[in-house]
Amino acid sequence: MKRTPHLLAIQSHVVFGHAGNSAAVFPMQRVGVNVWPLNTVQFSNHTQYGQWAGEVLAPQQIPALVEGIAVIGELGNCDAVLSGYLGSADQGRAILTGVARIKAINPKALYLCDPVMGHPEKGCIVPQEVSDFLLDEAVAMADFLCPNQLELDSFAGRKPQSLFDCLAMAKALLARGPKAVLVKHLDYPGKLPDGFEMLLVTADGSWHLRRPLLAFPRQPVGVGDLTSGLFLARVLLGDSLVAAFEFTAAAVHEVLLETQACGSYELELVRAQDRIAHPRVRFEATPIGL
Ligand SMILES: Nc1ncnc2c1ncn2[C@@H]1O[C@H](COP(=O)(O)OP(=O)(O)O)[C@@H](O)[C@H]1O
Ligand SMILES: Cc1ncc(COP(=O)(O)O)c(C=O)c1O
Ligand SMILES: [Mg+2]
Repeated sequence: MKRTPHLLAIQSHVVFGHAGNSAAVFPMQRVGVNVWPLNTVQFSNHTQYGQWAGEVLAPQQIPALVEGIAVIGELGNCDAVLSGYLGSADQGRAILTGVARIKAINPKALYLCDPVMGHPEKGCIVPQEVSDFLLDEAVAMADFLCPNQLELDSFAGRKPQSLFDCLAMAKALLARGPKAVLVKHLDYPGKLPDGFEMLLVTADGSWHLRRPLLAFPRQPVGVGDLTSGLFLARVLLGDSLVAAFEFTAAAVHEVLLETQACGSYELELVRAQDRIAHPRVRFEATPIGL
């Protein structure tokens, strides 16, 4: 029997609704991965409500919890680490130390960094020191980096002029450490208005994927966290990077269709669970070159 992969997921927890681990843990479990959730913050709800209760957890919790898992002899069973929404730069540094420790025991372990940065216009609130940490330190250790367009712009220090420019910006990131860059959401001059586009860039090639853009009265949050979580889960389950990319796009689209049909602001993950595991839609990633 094939072993079930284990994934340490370090990102936010919200009591109500879905963002961070609260968006990614259940879908990753539903597709067949054992998830070890480690929370960076515990908030009542995601920050795009404009107000929330709760707090950033102490950065010392990260090494303490990793040590606890090492003491019971399980750390070497960790196949991958995912990091997302961080409450402080010190948490980020603690994660990198944890990744190094896990890789020392299990050199095959992967690290996926979703570089969640602030987006004040949208109401995504992240401390500036976290963005600086992601730009300068995290990228060098990540095997996979999953920025959205705004985050890709921050890495490149500029906005793109075209789709091929986005590709060039993502490719440039490969030189800074990651083996693959998944741009979860593209925005560039000339983009067709009815599509939602993503890119996957690796040393072996690059792929572009388009799925329909759905209309929402208020854009749901947690879509990026769901995307990076499902992508890593499917890679751990044995998919090629391209197959994981295509699966992720389909499963996320299914969640958004369910969410739209319910007229819900929060992602309808529980209702969509069978569609996550077995998406009915399929989107093909097409090779793209410079
Ligand atoms: N198919 C779709 N139709 C409409 N909106 C979408 C679709 N897929 C994702 N979105 C929205 O696109 C936005 C992506 O957010 P962004 O901050 O760019 O990236 P991320 O959530 O990946 O970090 C979110 O507001 C999400 O709700
Ligand atoms: C607590 C929290 N976690 C995670 C996120 C990231 O969400 P997304 O997947 O939409 O990038 C947000 C965005 O506002 C948030 O408030
Ligand atoms: Mg995001």
